[in-house]
Order: sequence, then structure tokens, then C-alpha cells
Amino acid sequence: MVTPRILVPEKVSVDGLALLSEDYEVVSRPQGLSPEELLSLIPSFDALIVRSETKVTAEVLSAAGSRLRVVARAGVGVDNINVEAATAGGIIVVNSPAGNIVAAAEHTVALLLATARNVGRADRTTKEGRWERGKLVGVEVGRKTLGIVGLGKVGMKVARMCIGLGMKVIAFDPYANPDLARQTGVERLVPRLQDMLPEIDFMTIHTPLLASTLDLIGETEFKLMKPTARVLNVARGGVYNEAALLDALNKGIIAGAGLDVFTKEPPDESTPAWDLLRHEKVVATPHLGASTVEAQENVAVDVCTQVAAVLRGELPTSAVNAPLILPEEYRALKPYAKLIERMGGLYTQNFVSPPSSSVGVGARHFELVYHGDLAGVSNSRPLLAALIRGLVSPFSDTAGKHVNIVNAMAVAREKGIIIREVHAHSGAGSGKENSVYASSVTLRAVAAEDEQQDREKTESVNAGRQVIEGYVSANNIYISRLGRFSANFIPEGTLLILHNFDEPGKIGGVGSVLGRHGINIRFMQVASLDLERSKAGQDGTKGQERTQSDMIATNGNDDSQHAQPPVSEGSSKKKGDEALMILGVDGDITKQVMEDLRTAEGILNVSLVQL
Ligand SMILES: NC(=O)C1=CN([C@@H]2O[C@H](COP(=O)(O)OP(=O)(O)OC[C@H]3O[C@@H](n4cnc5c(N)ncnc54)[C@H](O)[C@@H]3O)[C@@H](O)[C@H]2O)C=CC1
Ligand SMILES: O=C(O)C(=O)COP(=O)(O)O
Repeated sequence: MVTPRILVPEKVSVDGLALLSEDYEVVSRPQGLSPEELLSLIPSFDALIVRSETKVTAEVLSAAGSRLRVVARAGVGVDNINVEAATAGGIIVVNSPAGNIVAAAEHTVALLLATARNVGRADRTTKEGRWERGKLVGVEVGRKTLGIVGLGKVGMKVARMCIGLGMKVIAFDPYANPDLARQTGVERLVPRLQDMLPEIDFMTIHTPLLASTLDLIGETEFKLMKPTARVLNVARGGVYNEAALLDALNKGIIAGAGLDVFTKEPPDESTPAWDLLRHEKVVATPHLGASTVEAQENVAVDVCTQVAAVLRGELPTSAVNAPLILPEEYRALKPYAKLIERMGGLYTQNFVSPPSSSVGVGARHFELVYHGDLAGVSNSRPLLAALIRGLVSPFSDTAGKHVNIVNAMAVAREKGIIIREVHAHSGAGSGKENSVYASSVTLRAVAAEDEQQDREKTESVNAGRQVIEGYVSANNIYISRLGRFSANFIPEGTLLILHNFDEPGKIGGVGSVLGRHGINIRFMQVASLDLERSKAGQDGTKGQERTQSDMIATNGNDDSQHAQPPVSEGSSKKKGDEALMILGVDGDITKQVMEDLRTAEGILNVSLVQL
């Protein structure tokens, strides 16, 4: 038998590699490989172990052919790996979700203090022979307010450490577990990003880099901050818009920045990061967040153990692209799992992430109602796992996608999500329009018990606003209801969902905005207000509750998209005048496209949904 070969084109701790070298041939190139070298070497390897510098593109994965079985990321972020292409090629991607989080959090605190006390400049000028005490007066962090964006594993550690430094911590993360945040001492979880901006003295970001977090902090956000505010980034370059950050520092809109990560690493002269690195008000480090002896041992041991497992034909512990459904359940449940996962993704992106740059706060408790034939499903775990994956994925590059039937409950608990399953044995479908389908599913946000006193919230939930219904027909999946609107579309690809007044000219207006930006429209549909059910205030499900799962999710909020339109006094607009336009599009939907759509006449709200 040929000995499996493992390529390691980065510096990975020998403690991990030692676990592999006895049984496998390990080819280590700690200086790195050029993209061309990687392409030519990869076909003769069974496993690839990388950190953040190697770009594992679709081209690399296709050049690998059928021999490559596993790509391991000795760290957290997998944004340098094309996970979709790996999944399509049957290649398992694993990472080390927790091995370096202490290191990343400590580095954040190091940058916090260095930024507050001008440590970088002081060190440089002192070495140059200057003694500039008067120019280097800093600020204290104790009793100051830190705003954390992204209260996941690293964010939570930073919160604990900074509370220890005497800081007041507030946070924004639509998918944070509020109970855990409270127990940790986080004073407040704000429902919208901009709510915290005028208040904070320091900001630190700990989100992954996703379509929804790219340029999360730009010109508008910096302008809302105090001129004394300082910002930190030990997550990923691109979450702060680098050009806007440079401008904010140059114009004194904010006071300083501590940066470990950049859009291009190392930055070259073509990026604003080049000037940021050299800026007087910036303390910069070359992506050192995870670079401690301890963290490197942890992540190396973690991923090398998993690589060995995969090469032995076993399942790894932290697969980023693990299967959702076991093969035997695959055929019967696959379309429903796909439908429910998409409904979860649609929920999060349509109801939780309203179109404005701010992201809202999602519901914590859901009801998942199986109608018709599906009500008889005996093992619904893959369906629940699909829902968790759909709800969580838009906010995560790894946690969401690695949700599978084994770990779904744990992920749900971590996020504070609770899902109540209802098996509706009232014939095929309970809602009027569902009755034509053999099986359909309703996902509805419900008020959590501790929110029952909150009358407004309870009413908004009772009004049945955060509801999605879908069905499967001939193995295709469809959405038949979105909020208060009856619809019929395939939840796939990039969708723009526009809430508007149903008046002539809307379609032309939206078409011309998209045309101007070179966006191709694949399909378009107008969903009208379902007045009957809207009036009833619910979807009338009279399901017989059969199982109750102890799971789940996030913070309740009303959905802005389905709030009443701003009908002015004397206006002739009535409830029935609202509609949803659902467009399937191809092309890059930038912030500018969203802004232009949002400001188009008669448009009340726009969501960008990627499924
Ligand atoms: N500089 C370095 O060397 C290191 C960087 N990292 C990076 O730090 C980041 C965080 O890592 P973890 O804490 O392990 O990830 P995590 O997945 O545990 O936490 C991320 C959190 O961000 C939240 N989030 C997602 N989108 C958001 C949005 N639009 N607004 C607010 N919150 C949002 C999620 O709900 C989640 O709670 C990752 O990008 C990772 O790659 C991690 C380790 C070392
Ligand atoms: O784990 C992560 O996400 C990191 O950013 C660490 O990157 P590195 O392994 O040090 O290249």
C-alpha cells in the first residue's frame, strides 16, 4: 500500500506534525509555496494542512484530483479555503475552532493597551534616540466603554478580560446567547450596531469575514463615534472598510486603531492598508493573533489528530463541511432538509438582517410545523439540524456550516435557540393554500416565555409577521409565504426582497437601478399581502404537538420589513397597498446597490438574501 502523503506549506507546530510522521509521509515547507508550486505539487498528496497564508482556491482543489481527501486549517478562519469547491469535490475540510482563541483575545488586549498608551510610537521614537514624554500622553481603559462586535468565542474571552481591566462592556451580535452574555458581565446587548457607536470609547471586532460583515464599519459608522474613540481588529481585514478607516484617522473623526489583520496580507502599495500600517495613530502587527507557542501547539495537535482520523477513514471532530443527513435518511428527507435549511437562512437574512447597514436581533424561540405527510416523520433530527444550520450560517463561516446531526443540539444551546416541533396531523397542510401540497413546513418565530410580559413583542409575534412557509413539489423546493405575504418562489441563489407600495412604476424603477449597476435579473415575482391571514393574526395551524426539543437560538425582535409602512396622515395608502417584490439576481450586490434600491421611490425596505 502506498503511504499517504501530507503537504504542509506553512509553519505548523512540530508537536502536531509528530503525530503524523510515523504513519505518513509529511512534506513540510514552512517558508510557504507560490500558487504555481502548490498547483504543481498538490496532485500527489492525500492531505493538505494550512494556516491563513495559503489560498486553497477552487483551482488548487481541482488540480488536486481525486487523491486529496482532507484540507486542514490549523486555526479558526477558513476564509482562505474554498469550502464549497471542497464539498463539491468530496474533500473534507477541518479546522481547530478553539485552539487559538485565548491567543487571539490576549492579542486584542495587547493592542487595546498599546493603542491607548501609544506603545508602538513610544518604542519607535525611543529607539530612534528621542525622549518624547510630552507627545505620548495616553488614555486609561479602566471605567471606559468597550463595544464588542461579534460576541462569539474570541469576543466572549475579550469581554471577560476587559471586564477584568475595569471596563464597561457592551456588545452587538444578533446571534449571541443573551444569558451567557449577562453571566459574563456584558452590560448590554444592543439591537443595532449604530446604537452603540456614540457611546463607546473603544471598539473591537470579532466576527468572521462574510458577505454580511464586509465593510460593516465604514464612513457612516465612524462618523457616529466619538473623536476620542479607538478601534481594534484582530478578526479579519475588510470588516472595517480600510479606506474609510484611513480617512477617519486622517480627519480626526476617531483617535486611533490597533490592527492585526488586513484585506491583503502583507499589504501592498495598492491598498489603503499600506498607509494604515505607517499611520502615526495606528499600532500594527503582522497577523500575530494566533502566534503563540501554546496556540500553535493546540491547533496543530487538534488538526493533525483529525487528519489522521480522516486518512484512517474515520469522522473528524471539527469538520467544517460535515454531512447533515446520514445516507440511509438521505433520499426521503433530503428535499425537506434543504427546504428547511433555506427557510432558516431566509429567516435570518430577511427578518434579522434588515437592509440598513445595521443588523437586527433575531428571535430566540421558533415553532417548526410539519404539515401533511411530513407530520408523520419519525426522525426529525436532520430537519432540526438543517434549521439550526440555516439560522446560524449567515453569521458564521464555520460554526454554521459545520452544524450536523451530531452537534446541532449543542450549537443551538450555545446560541440560546429553542425550537418547538409541531406535527400537524390535520390533513395535508393546515393553512388554506397549503392543502394542495402533500407536505409543507411552517417556520414561525414565537415569543419566549420571558418576553410574554413585553406586550409589544407578544403582539408582533401574534400578528404572525415572522412566518415562513414552504413546500416540496417534484423534489423542487418553494416558499409559499414570507411574513404577511403570499408568495411562490424557489429559495436559491442571490435574492433581493423589496417591501414596497404596490403602485405602477415600481418594477421599472427597481429594474433601472439594477440595470445601472449591471445586475442581471433571473426572475421576478410580486407577492401580495395575505389580507385574510394577516387579519386572523396567525396562520391557523392546529397541529397536535408531538415532540418538544430543547434547543436553540437568538434574541427576539420585531421585523422592520414587515412593520406597517409609514402611512402619513391623510394618505390614501391602505394596508392592501403593500407588496413584496422578490427578485432572483446574478451579480455583485454592493452596499451602493442596496442604498440605491432603498432610496428608490415607494420602497419601504430591502433585504439581500444569499442561499
Ligand atoms: N488574528 C488572528 O490571528 C485570529 C483571528 N481570528 C478570527 O477571529 C474571528 C472570530 O473568531 P471566533 O470568535 O472563533 O468565531 P465565532 O464563530 O465563535 O464568533 C463569531 C461571532 O460573530 C457573530 N457575528 C457574525 N456576523 C455578525 C454581524 N454582522 N454582526 C455582529 N456579530 C456577528 C456571530 O454571531 C458569532 O457569535 C474570526 O474571523 C477568526 O478567523 C481567530 C483567531 C486568531
Ligand atoms: O485562526 C485564525 O482565524 C487566524 O487568523 C490565525 O491565522 P494563522 O494561523 O496565524 O495564520
